[in-house]
Amino acid sequence: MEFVAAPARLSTTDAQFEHDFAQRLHWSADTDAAIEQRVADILADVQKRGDAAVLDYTARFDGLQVSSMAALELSKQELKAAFEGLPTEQREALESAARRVRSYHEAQKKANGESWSYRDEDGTLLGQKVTPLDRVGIYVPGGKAAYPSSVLMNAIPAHVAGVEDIIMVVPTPQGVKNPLVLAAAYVAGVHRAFTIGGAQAVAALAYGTATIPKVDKITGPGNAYVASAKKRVFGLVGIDMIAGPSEILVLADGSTPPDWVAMDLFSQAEHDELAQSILLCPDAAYLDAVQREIDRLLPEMPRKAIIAKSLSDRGALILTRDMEEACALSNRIAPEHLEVSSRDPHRWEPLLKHAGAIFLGAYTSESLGDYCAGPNHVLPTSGTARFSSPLGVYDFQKRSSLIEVSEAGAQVLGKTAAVLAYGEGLQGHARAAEMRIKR
Ligand SMILES: NC(=O)c1ccc[n+]([C@@H]2O[C@H](COP(=O)([O-])OP(=O)(O)OC[C@H]3O[C@@H](n4cnc5c(N)ncnc54)[C@H](O)[C@@H]3O)[C@@H](O)[C@H]2O)c1
Ligand SMILES: N[C@H](CO)Cc1c[nH]c[nH+]1
Ligand SMILES: [Zn+2]
Repeated sequence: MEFVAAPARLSTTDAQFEHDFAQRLHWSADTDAAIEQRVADILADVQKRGDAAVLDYTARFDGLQVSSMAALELSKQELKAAFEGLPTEQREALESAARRVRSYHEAQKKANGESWSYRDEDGTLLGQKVTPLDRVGIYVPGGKAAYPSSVLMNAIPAHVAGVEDIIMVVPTPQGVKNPLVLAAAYVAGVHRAFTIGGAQAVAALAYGTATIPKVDKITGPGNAYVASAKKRVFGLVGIDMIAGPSEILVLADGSTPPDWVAMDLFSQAEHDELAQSILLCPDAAYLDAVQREIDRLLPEMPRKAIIAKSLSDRGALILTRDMEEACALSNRIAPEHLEVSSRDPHRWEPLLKHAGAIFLGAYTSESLGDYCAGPNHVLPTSGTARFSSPLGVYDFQKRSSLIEVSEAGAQVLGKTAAVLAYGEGLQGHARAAEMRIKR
């Protein structure tokens, strides 16, 4: 079967541009009513029936039929055996990626993940105490591809933060376990792991079942069902962000070989039919050249069906007036991944405000960030990079304010507080402050 990848060709000078651009961007899990209804039903059912519901949905959606939840737990020995059974090259790559991801997150913790305090001149102490979460659930996607890298990206920052109980869930369609995923769980020090996925796995972690421990927060990427379920359980548990179908935006000045850029667009399109790949460039001939490379390279891609659908339904090659306009458009899109494929990336970087991760220069393919550069690959999608950040150590920590008022401090603060408390009509507050003031 022949596949055609035909991303929309748009130009910012067309009268129709705003309309066509909005149509391309429009998609969000919560606007898809069918998915929403199904997810709501699954969550309610798991809340009511617990393990029995999880077993039913695992049979239905993942084709994995087992008689008890115990059969869905991966033992520590199984994880270790998977690691030991890997070919040397894979074992070393996994360990090398884990090392880089760990170093990056340790630096992140040092920079903004430690407790701090200071004292006023009167001895009053003020500060912030940072503590790790007790128990987290990490979602590792597994429907259309296996993601050992996502195991590292979730579990390592959780470890660096000091979380004591890391529960991993990962669907294994038809019961096929990916050895690299199991090995990554071993390398990253996951505490318990279950082969369940989708909305039912999110529900089990959020509500708890007889077998699956209830967690404090659920992190990790997933498809539209997972993203919708996480949004719905937020409040009962914490969530990191909405990390849905993958996205890449390439901002090109035309200096990068067009086949490199075509493959970068494929790299995210191959995740999911709902993934989005966009190229912005002020040079129409370059856009033509990239389209020619897309046509040339597509037939050799094993996942050409997914790539063709993703690029045709959601992809776009957009001609801009200049690079400045391309940067402004990129900020409106707020993509998960933004490649600045330019001879002079540092000229454009200051103009870029909204993106999950920014990749500078032609040699920084987004795929290096997916696996081993060091920064986290769990990133906000669907424009949520306007207000969300990459998954990080901070997602596995919380902060408590620390206040210790000295006797001298209480004399001054007591007066201020009492005046404001009387103003609010709250006598108890005012008098509690005044009682500590010496007469
Ligand atoms: N943003 C990020 O950081 C990031 C990282 C890695 C992957 N991703 C994205 O994660 C997603 C992974 O998706 P996936 O599908 O491969 O794996 P997944 O684990 O997210 O989803 C598989 C599960 O979806 C559920 N499901 C599938 N069809 C269903 C249906 N019709 N009804 C109810 N439930 C259904 C099943 O329970 C199945 O176990 C992709 O979109 C990929 O782009 C994002
Ligand atoms: N690009 C994905 C995040 O959107 C992460 C990933 C894992 N493996 C390959 N890619
Ligand atoms: Zn990827």
